[in-house]
Amino acid sequence: MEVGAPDYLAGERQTAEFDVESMKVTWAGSRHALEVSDRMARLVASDPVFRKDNRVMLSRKELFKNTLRKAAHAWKRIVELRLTEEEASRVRFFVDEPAFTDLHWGMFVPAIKGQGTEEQQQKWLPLAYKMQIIGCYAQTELGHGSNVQGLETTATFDPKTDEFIIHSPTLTSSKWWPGGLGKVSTHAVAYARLIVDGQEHGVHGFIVQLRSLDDHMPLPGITVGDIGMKFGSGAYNSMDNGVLRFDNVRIPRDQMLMRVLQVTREGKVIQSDVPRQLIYGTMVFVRQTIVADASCALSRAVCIATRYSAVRRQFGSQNGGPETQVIDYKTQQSRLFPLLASAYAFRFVSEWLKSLYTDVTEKLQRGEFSTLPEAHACTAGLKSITTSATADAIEECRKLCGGHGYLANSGLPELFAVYVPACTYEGDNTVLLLQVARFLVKTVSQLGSGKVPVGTTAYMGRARHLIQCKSNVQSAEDWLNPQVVVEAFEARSLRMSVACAENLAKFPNPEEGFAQLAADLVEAAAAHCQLIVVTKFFEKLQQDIPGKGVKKQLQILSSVYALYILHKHLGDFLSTGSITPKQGALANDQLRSLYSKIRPNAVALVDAFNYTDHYLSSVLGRYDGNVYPTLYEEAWKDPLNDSVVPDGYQEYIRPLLKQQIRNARL
Ligand SMILES: CCCCCCCC/C=C\CCCC(=O)SCCNC(=O)CCNC(=O)[C@H](O)C(C)(C)COP(=O)(O)OP(=O)(O)OC[C@H]1O[C@@H](n2cnc3c(N)ncnc32)[C@H](O)[C@@H]1OP(=O)(O)O
Ligand SMILES: Cc1cc2nc3c(=O)[nH]c(=O)nc-3n(C[C@H](O)[C@H](O)[C@H](O)COP(=O)(O)OP(=O)(O)OC[C@H]3O[C@@H](n4cnc5c(N)ncnc54)[C@H](O)[C@@H]3O)c2cc1C
Repeated sequence: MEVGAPDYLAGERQTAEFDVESMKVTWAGSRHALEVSDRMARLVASDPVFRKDNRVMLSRKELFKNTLRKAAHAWKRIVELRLTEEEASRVRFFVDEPAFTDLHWGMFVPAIKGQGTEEQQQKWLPLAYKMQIIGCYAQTELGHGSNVQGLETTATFDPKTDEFIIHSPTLTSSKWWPGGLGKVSTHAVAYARLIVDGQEHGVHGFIVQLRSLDDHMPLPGITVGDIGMKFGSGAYNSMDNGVLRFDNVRIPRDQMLMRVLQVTREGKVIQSDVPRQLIYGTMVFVRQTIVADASCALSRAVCIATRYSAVRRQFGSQNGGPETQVIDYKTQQSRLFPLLASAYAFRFVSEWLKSLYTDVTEKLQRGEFSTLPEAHACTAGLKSITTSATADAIEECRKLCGGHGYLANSGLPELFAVYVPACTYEGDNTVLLLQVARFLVKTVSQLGSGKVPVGTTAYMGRARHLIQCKSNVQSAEDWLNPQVVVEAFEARSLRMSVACAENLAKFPNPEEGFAQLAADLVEAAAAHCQLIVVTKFFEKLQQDIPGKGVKKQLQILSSVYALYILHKHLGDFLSTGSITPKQGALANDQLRSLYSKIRPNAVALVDAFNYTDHYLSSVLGRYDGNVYPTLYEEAWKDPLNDSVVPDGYQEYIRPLLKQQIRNARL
């Protein structure tokens, strides 16, 4: 905010009962992370190349060229200022425009790191790090995305030339969707069925050069282009999601990523001790980052809706006084505050997931693979529930802002359009929950076999207690006790998984049973994942959290998150007998009283996200709350207002009006 400028939200900020600067540190993860983030946000906001207020007005070609310009400028600044990788990734984040760089850094580089041998990493990573090559992740095809084993592209070893021949045998085998592929990438990690000596060895990754490094023309045998406009204006259309066909393209043998499986010069196929599933490792990595992204997108929408709800007034004027701020309506609070609590919940669960991922990666390096299934289930499940909740929440925030939320300059329509594919990419959310369900059913089936469940399924080890325990909540106050809440969530989750396992046992063919019970299995998986989020929020509160009143606010938010989920899924809790209807009603009473506690802190709680006005790009979410004059000013900037009488008046409006006059005379 400019020095001396009026702050229309100052009153809201004065009622805060906690130290906002300390909350900013907790949200960012550390003082260092906050400092880096703050510095990079300001660097981007102050650079005119990164302006984005005109994005929705640009044609696809203009938008795309502008994205290329921003990406090139960002890279120039990163090099000039010698930014660290941490700083560079914050710059890309605050530039806030989907671009080929997301896939280059987010998937191409990790795929080589995770699936390449030491030599392959040494050869390719330095080129990628300097952006002397630009890469994408080409897995999905026109005919298959979820079913990775169903991919049709082939990679056939030719022992005569020591090469693989990469080929697209059918229309449906065309690569379809990879970001950065359409117009930019020089290379791809392309996934194809490995065929050696007529034998199939499953799907593997291959580094394939697509375009000339001299003139960017596709290499012989490569057909490549963009797949066309996507949902919304601006939004994800800055990305060149692409189509790619291979016509017997030859690549050297050492361009197959060979950490999991090697093909020798003689055409021998050697399986290393690394599990096959590591071929899916890049997806595990990205799913984990997508959970952190969910907390960013959600907090951004909530920040806009909260500030605007404090500015906006409707009804309730007494004796000519001001009308009621819409944030004071209990209905507004019951729709908005759970989303605020969810933003914090997703932030902390993503922190935990990152540490789990780091831990599993270290173990994999040491040849320990036992924690891989849990890492897969956690990343898949949390990716699924956090992105679904965030997509719904952005739309809810738009509605919370009434009519003005539908204006592009509220920032919410474009945020929704950019965000919503997160429910599909990196694994369709339902398909991913079915993966979690498989893991849970397996865990339940092993209970009593002596194998003790660990990690996020450790609670299943107390199945005997959880299957019959009764919640001893007697008052609304009791719902503030984390142990009581966690036990209710554990009982609900375990009972849902056990019920699925029992029903599955009734089918002679387990796969048929799994298919028939899929809808119930997805609900059991979601219940397990919600338990993880609730537990990790409470565990966060066990840590030392400095700053006046910060922990208290987080305690309130953790209870709001848990009781909101309980209220939303009350049917599950009641039908499993985990709580009684009376206890459900008490939870709701507690939730209402928690909303009143959040109210004086709401604006400060969104200030703690530390978002610049540039990043938010929302007239409604401005830090200073100066909404109406800005909306009015912005309207006049619309190209339609360039002239008072619109283009087309002479051709289409005037003749119409004249005709109406003639008709009236008749
Ligand atoms: C820091 C920067 C970040 C940048 C972020 C950039 C974001 C950019 C935006 C968008 C990018 C989007 C990119 C993409 O979308 S890439 C394409 C993603 N595609 C998918 O996600 C496909 C989803 N499908 C699958 O994952 C799988 O096919 C499957 C659904 C898991 C099924 O696979 P399959 O049929 O082989 O497997 P089974 O079900 O039979 O399972 C076999 C056993 O393997 C285990 N398994 C499965 N997946 C994994 C995994 N990933 N890791 C570990 N283990 C796995 C499974 O549990 C089975 O185990 P079991 O013990 O039961 O045998
Ligand atoms: C914006 C965007 C960016 C992308 N970027 C990339 C990229 O960079 N690289 C890349 O390789 N791919 C990319 N993708 C592709 C993406 O990963 C796939 O679209 C995604 O994995 C879903 O697969 P699908 O499209 O085949 O969906 P489908 O599997 O066809 O899903 C269609 C419907 O069928 C249901 N369904 C499917 N299988 C089952 C089942 N077994 N049981 C029950 N229901 C089922 C799903 O729930 C869904 O409702 C991108 C996609 C988008 C939208």
